[in-house]
Amino acid sequence: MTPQAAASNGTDEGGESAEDRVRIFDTTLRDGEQAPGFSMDRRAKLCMAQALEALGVDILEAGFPQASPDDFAAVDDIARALRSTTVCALARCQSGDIDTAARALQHARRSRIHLFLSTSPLHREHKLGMSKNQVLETAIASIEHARKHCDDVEFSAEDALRTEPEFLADIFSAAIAAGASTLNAPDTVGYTTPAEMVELFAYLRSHVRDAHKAVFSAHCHDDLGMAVANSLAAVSAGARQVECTINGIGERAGNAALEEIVMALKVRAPHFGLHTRIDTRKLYPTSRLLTQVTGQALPRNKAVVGENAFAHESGIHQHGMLKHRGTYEIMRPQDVGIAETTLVLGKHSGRHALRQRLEALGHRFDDNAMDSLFKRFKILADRKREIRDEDLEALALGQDPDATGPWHLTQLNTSSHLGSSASATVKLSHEDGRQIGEAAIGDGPVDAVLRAIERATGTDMVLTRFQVRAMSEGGDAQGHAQLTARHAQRDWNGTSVSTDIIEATAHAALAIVNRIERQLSQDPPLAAYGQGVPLSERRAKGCAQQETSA
Ligand SMILES: CC(=O)SCCNC(=O)CCNC(=O)[C@H](O)C(C)(C)COP(=O)(O)OP(=O)(O)OC[C@H]1O[C@@H](n2cnc3c(N)ncnc32)[C@H](O)[C@@H]1OP(=O)(O)O
Ligand SMILES: CC(C)C(=O)C(=O)O
Repeated sequence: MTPQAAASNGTDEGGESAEDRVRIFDTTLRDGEQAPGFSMDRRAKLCMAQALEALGVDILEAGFPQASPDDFAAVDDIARALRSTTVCALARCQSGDIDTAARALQHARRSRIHLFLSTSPLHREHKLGMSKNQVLETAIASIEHARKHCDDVEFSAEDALRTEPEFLADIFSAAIAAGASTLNAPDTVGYTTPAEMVELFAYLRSHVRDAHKAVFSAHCHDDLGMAVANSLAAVSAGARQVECTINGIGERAGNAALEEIVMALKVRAPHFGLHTRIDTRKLYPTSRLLTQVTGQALPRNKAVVGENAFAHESGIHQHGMLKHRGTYEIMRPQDVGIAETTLVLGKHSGRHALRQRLEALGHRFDDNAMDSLFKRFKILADRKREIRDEDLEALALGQDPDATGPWHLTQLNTSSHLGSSASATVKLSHEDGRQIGEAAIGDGPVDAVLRAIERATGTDMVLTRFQVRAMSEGGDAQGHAQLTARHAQRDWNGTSVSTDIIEATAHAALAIVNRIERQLSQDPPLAAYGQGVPLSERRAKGCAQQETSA
């Protein structure tokens, strides 16, 4: 059954009401590919075409065969490969284009020739140099010619939204009489508003002769960011085909995004009362495939399929999501083929989300420990754009109570110069109120920091093991420093984590000093070993020490 017949008897091929079904005409491989940076080779096009068929598009515009031998071959490949989707080829209103399109489509199980001709005064006068009458006659002759090759012919009035509505109605009436079964009104330059779209489609449906014999279609560009809104406006005024592309790729600012139209119709089904045949769970994989074959990444905030479409970072939203996902999500990620919502931990996150993720990783903290961990989490999150699970593991690890106090690092500066020794300055505060600053030089910044800490705390240590490893990926990964030092004939361990490995090392060294000092306060016999270098002696050694009282 041709779409024309289907449209006229009110049913479609699946037995559903044709009145309620919006046909999805995908033009990713034609209008989408026309955009700079989105060229695809034959293999990529075939792969995309198969994915689009699996997605459930009704009509797939495979290319413009007259454009180049490769475009012809790509349409031919796709025509041979697809099983149920109508394969469409674009052609100008010229017999050469039409014959080439027909040849490229000859092996298709279902095919459509898509003819276009500009109808607006601007295009008629300046681009084509044709009168209204010449445009009308050229369109009729071309549709009749195309019908000799193919039952299914679509006619597009290029720049329809800047065309006189009366002329548009005349040319569409003539197109139906000549055998076109789909009439497309493209907003070629993305100039229209939704209200104008509604007005035009309502006008066409009541002024085009035998309008019921054709399916009306919208093809919207996104120059003013209204392509999807305009497409939806068109369907609300009776259009039953929308032309769109995956990820909204296309000329200039792009075409209407298929995934956005389809999900708007699904999520707002009670509002529109319409449906499509798209398997929405394949939207995300298809979108990803397109980014892979074109090498063009999506913005994170792209609607429906962007990385942030189902990701929440802010604490208030995460808290709401943990209570009820409907608070901040209007569709389920699984419905578009995304595995799960992600609660991304970052500087805007709160305790609820942090606790939930830590628990999922097997770490439980009481409220006090959680408060302290949360403070460290915020400090880390200010430095890192995103906190990954590895970072959380590292944070949880750094939560070792042995590592806290009585000494705290309040300031750390290091400098190193190629070919000469490095220097470090530390400022430490002690829980007894002392604030001590020290500087030292060493063989590299790590050595200089350790010496400065030794001097400031008066604790001599012999480093026996020093290991730093990255806890996560990327330039802002956290470094996990593990130190073992010999003091008073015992080995003492300290670990710490920071995005700055020198800082991680300083904290790990201080954790050792703290353990030693706490141990000494409980274990008098060891105290004899723990006096370190007396202050006077340290001054005599020429250390740059500043001591201030609290
Ligand atoms: C709105 C759209 O997206 S329309 C589709 C746009 N896509 C493309 O243009 C991509 C593929 N195009 C091409 O590869 C080339 O433009 C070709 C092979 C089709 C034509 O190349 P050329 O013959 O060198 O013509 P060129 O592109 O320079 O100019 C377009 C010609 O088509 C004519 N033309 C434009 N639209 C139509 C139409 N719908 N029907 C008939 N003729 C048309 C123009 O008047 C011009 O004719 P002229 O050569 O007699 O002056
Ligand atoms: C060929 C037509 C449908 C087109 O791409 C446009 O007008 O934007």
